Order: sequence, then structure tokens, then C-alpha cells
Amino acid sequence: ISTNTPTAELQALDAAHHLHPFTHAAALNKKGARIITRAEGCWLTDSEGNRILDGMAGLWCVNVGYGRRELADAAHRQMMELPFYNTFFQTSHVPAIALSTKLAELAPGTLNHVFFAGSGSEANDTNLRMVRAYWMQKGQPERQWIISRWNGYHGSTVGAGSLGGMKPMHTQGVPTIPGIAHIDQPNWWSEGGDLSPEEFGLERARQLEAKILELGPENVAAFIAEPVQGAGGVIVAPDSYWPEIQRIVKKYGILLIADEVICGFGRTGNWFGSQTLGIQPDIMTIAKGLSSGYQPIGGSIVSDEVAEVIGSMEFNHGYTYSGHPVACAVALENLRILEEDGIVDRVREDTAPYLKTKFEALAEHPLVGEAKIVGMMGSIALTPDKASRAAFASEAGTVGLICRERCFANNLIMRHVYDRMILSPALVISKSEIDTLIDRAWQCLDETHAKLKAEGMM
Ligand SMILES: Cc1ncc(COP(=O)(O)O)c(CNc2cccc(C(=O)O)c2)c1O
Repeated sequence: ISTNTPTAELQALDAAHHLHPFTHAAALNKKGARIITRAEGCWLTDSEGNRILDGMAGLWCVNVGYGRRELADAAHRQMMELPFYNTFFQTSHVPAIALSTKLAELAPGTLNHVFFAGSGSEANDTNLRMVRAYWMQKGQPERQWIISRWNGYHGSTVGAGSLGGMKPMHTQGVPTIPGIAHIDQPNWWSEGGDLSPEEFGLERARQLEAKILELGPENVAAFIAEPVQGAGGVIVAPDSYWPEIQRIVKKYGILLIADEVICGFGRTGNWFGSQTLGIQPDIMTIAKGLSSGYQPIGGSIVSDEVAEVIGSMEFNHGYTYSGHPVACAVALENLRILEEDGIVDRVREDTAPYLKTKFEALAEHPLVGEAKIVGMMGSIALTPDKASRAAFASEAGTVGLICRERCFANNLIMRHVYDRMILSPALVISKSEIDTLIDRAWQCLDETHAKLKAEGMM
């Protein structure tokens, strides 16, 4: 089979043999998957020849856009030179050395050491083991608890899935692993009630201090959080949140892990979301934009202090593909493109401000309650009543799904998270493509609104 195989045949084979992530297979197989065959810049082509504007950069990851030949060439060169060797057993290789050196240069503060993995989930599993080992090595083995947030997302391995706060992932027969506690998320739109955003931000941040005191400060190892929650619906915390979190982690001397899998590599207008939000983490989780998704790679960038402690023991952890040479070579070339094409600077100075103005104007639509965007990651909250910030009477996600279907019908990809619509385009999106994207978003919202009224759903 090939990209020229008829769609129906591809869909039948897909239904017969291929199991998809986070999918109800029987339902998908009834309608058949959409087959994406090619992509260029911000545009996808499917097996029916439709050209689709990808408002999600794949899965928040194709930061430099599709079709960058330099990345394919980097992969080919490396494959011809050294297609694989491991970094276990006292060995290393140029791609892993070069990439970790580049990341140390780009990362803020003393974040100068990189432990590689094949994905963001695996990197967060590294962090789980690393922070526990760190405190054992420091002579405080009772510091076991790791605190994270409900509706935070840190991946899908058993460890990362436990760190995350997506309850449906904790109810499939694999409970969360011991030693992980969750506090509430800083989602003012859905959970702020009558508090102002500023009051709410402080209240939610202070849940961390309350949880630390409940567990006993001497028993707490770390706090993990996304600078801006991504898969949770692009939840932008009120301005009062992060300074308070920073104060609390410093006060109790616990490690701060910033999960930059989505926020990293220009997504928020700086190299890292931590820089945009004013966070000083001890560890940063990276993946996605690290290679723009052209190769599977993730990692943990850790501080001099953490590296020194971990480095004074046999750290019994790692993966076959930790520092895979081809993945590292492609990631390095990807960072070179981001830097030399000035993409991160142009996002911050030019295209993100342009997008922000047009994106926030979506809040004028009758269906849209709030529109929040940081750099190139934004979300709108759909609501039947803006003033009360009410949820729809239908099951959460029903309206979001309708709107997503309207997007596909209009050859635009936006993700829905319950009844929020998400945007996270490639960082190379042009102003005219932003105009097209926003025009289509308005169209989708109008069609969704019409459908809801026709069906008496609002
Ligand atoms: C903040 C964060 N941390 C870790 C991971 C896990 O990375 P891997 O998937 O490479 O193991 C993620 C991944 N985020 C992610 C992955 C797949 C789908 C969606 C979605 O929003 O639909 C989001 C993420 O967003």
C-alpha cells in the first residue's frame, strides 16, 4: 500500500490492524480514520486531497513546520555515519554530546545537564526516579512525595500518568503509583467562582503550601507543573499564581520541575515557558518542539546542583534510545533552524502579538466566554452564558466535539478539550495564514452556534 491506495482500503486495513492512542476503536472504525498523506509548512494533505490548515502543529510539536528538508538531510547524514549506538556502559557519541551542549547553552540559569529519553512521558519517569534518588543521596530519604495538579498532563507511562491529573487515566485498572499527591489547577474560568483571577491565583497556589504542611515538609520531594497547562485545555494561570508557587517551593526547599514538553522551544514566545512565566525550575522536561516531532526524543534538563548529587551515585535508570544519535542529530538541526531563522524572536516580537489581537477578538463571538493565549498556545472557552461562565447542559465535551467537527469540515484543525477549543500552530505560521485560521475559526463558531440553536442545545 502507498499514499495512492484508495482511502477506503487504507481505512479498512487501519481498522483491521492498527490500534490508536486515546481512541474508542469501535467508534472510529465505523467511520474510518482520516488518512494524512503529506504536509508542508502549516498545511496537511489527506488521502482525499483536502488541504487542511493545521492549527495544532501535529500534537503541539511541529514548531518549524512540515517539509523542512534540512531535518531529513540531518537524519540521513547521521544514519549513514552512526545509525545507532547507546550511551550506556561508559560510551557516548557526537550527536548526544553536541545536543546536550546546545541545550545547556539555550536553557536558563544553571540548567546545564541533559538526561535523554525517547518521549516526554519517559522523561517524566526519569524525573520521578531522579528526584527520589536525589533526596536519598542527600540523606533525606523520607522526602518521597511529589505534588502535581489535577488536569495537569505529564504523559502516559504508569509513572508519568500518575504524575498527571487526568482522572480517566487513573480509572483503567492501573492506579496511580504511591507517593504522588494532586492539588487543584489554576483554572479561573471553570473553578474561580466569585473570586477575582488575582485572588483565585493566590488561593490555588496556596493549596501547594497547605498540601506540603499536610504531608509534612520533611516528606516532600518536588512539585511538577506545566508553565501553561496544555492538554488540560491551555489553562493560563492568573498572574498571581507562579510568583506564589516560586515563593513556596523556595520556602520549603522542594525541587521544582517545569514540564516544558509543550511550552518549550518557542511555543510561549521565549525558548522556554519558564522564562515567559518567571519560573526558576531545578529540572525541565522537554520533548515535542525539541525535534519539531520529526524524530521521537525527550529529556530532562537538570541543574548543576541536581546533576552533582545524582552524579555522585550509580543512577540506575535509562533507555535503549536515550540519546539516540539520529534523534539527537535531527533535534540539533531543528534548534539550529529555530535559532538561525530567528523563529523564536519573530514569534515574540511579531507573529504572536498579531495572533493575540485576532485570537482575543474571538471572545466577541456569542459562543465564546474567554480567549487566552500565551505566545502561540491559546484556548477559547465555549459557554451558553458569558456573564455566569456557565457550562453547557450537555455532557462536557459534546459542544467541543461539534465545534471540532465543524473545524474539520472547514479544513481547519483545532483540538477540543471538553468545551474549550485549542490552538497551537507551527511557530512559522505567517500573518496571512493567521488571518485564514481566524476567519475559519469564526466560521466554525458560527456553524456550531447555528447547530446548537437548531438542536435546542442553547
Ligand atoms: C506537558 C506534557 N508532558 C509530557 C507529555 C508526554 O509526552 P509524550 O507524549 O512524548 O510521551 C505531554 C504530551 N502531550 C500530549 C501528547 C499527546 C496528545 C496531547 C493532546 O493534547 O491531545 C498532548 C505533555 O503535553
